[in-house]
Amino acid sequence: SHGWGYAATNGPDKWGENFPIANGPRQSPIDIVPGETAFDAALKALTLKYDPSTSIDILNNGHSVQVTFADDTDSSTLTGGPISGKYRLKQFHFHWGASDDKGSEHTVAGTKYPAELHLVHWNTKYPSFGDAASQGDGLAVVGVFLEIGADNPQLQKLLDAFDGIKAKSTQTSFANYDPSTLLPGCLDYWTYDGSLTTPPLLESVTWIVCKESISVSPAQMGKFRSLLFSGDGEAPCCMMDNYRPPQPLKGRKVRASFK
Ligand SMILES: NS(=O)(=O)c1ccc(C(=O)NCc2cccc(F)c2F)cc1
Ligand SMILES: [Zn+2]
Repeated sequence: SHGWGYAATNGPDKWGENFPIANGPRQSPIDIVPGETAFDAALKALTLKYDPSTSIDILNNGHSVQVTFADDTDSSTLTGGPISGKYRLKQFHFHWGASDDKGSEHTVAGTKYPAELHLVHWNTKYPSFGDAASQGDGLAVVGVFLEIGADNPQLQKLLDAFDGIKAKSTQTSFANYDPSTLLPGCLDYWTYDGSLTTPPLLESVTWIVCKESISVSPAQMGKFRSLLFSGDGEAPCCMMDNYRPPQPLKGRKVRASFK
């Protein structure tokens, strides 16, 4: 049977058939309405400490492009923010659109951005990512919006590696990459309890969405769209519109770390 994807035959509207949690109480992404968020003075600043030597490889997994990190030590961690304890960076990846008017998963008062970066961390109170992914406080994902503007040199380092990973299930080594160079200058954020935005859609994610975006040029967006969903030897299918639309809030509160 065909696995999940983003086409009409296997996309977000079909995921509930194999993953009933798709209609659960804390699904992601969501539309963030700033006027309906609550400032919480108890929220701490984000502390992201990333060691570039933990970056391993860059992978086209058929759903997105992902940079994977060594997570056998506390070298690259997230602390502070809305979470307690220490979470280790496992990977980061992106979601983007077929055109610059869509592509992000979270939206802000209905506004879609052309792309969204997800930095995925797991709670070290659990023995592994896989274990953490099934716990309500197991994962923390930092989301950063990409907005059309100037060329982003830090992003370009990633894009330059795309030629070797055009097809599904291809990867190349990608060492000494510091993901903190992709973070916005201001780390004000919104936070809420949610889920993975792709199957298995597990409701184990504390979402931390940055208010400030980073820039991406139209040409750089074109580079993302040159990747393929399809594997070598298959009919080429450009990787784009790999985003899940916003899901019902179902009574959840979204808190802001800023006034
Ligand atoms: N877009 S996102 O940031 O919400 C997101 C982050 C990670 C994953 C993931 O790791 N999937 C594979 C997976 C899922 C569960 C357990 C696993 F071990 C595992 F590898 C999926 C979506
Ligand atoms: Zn994601």
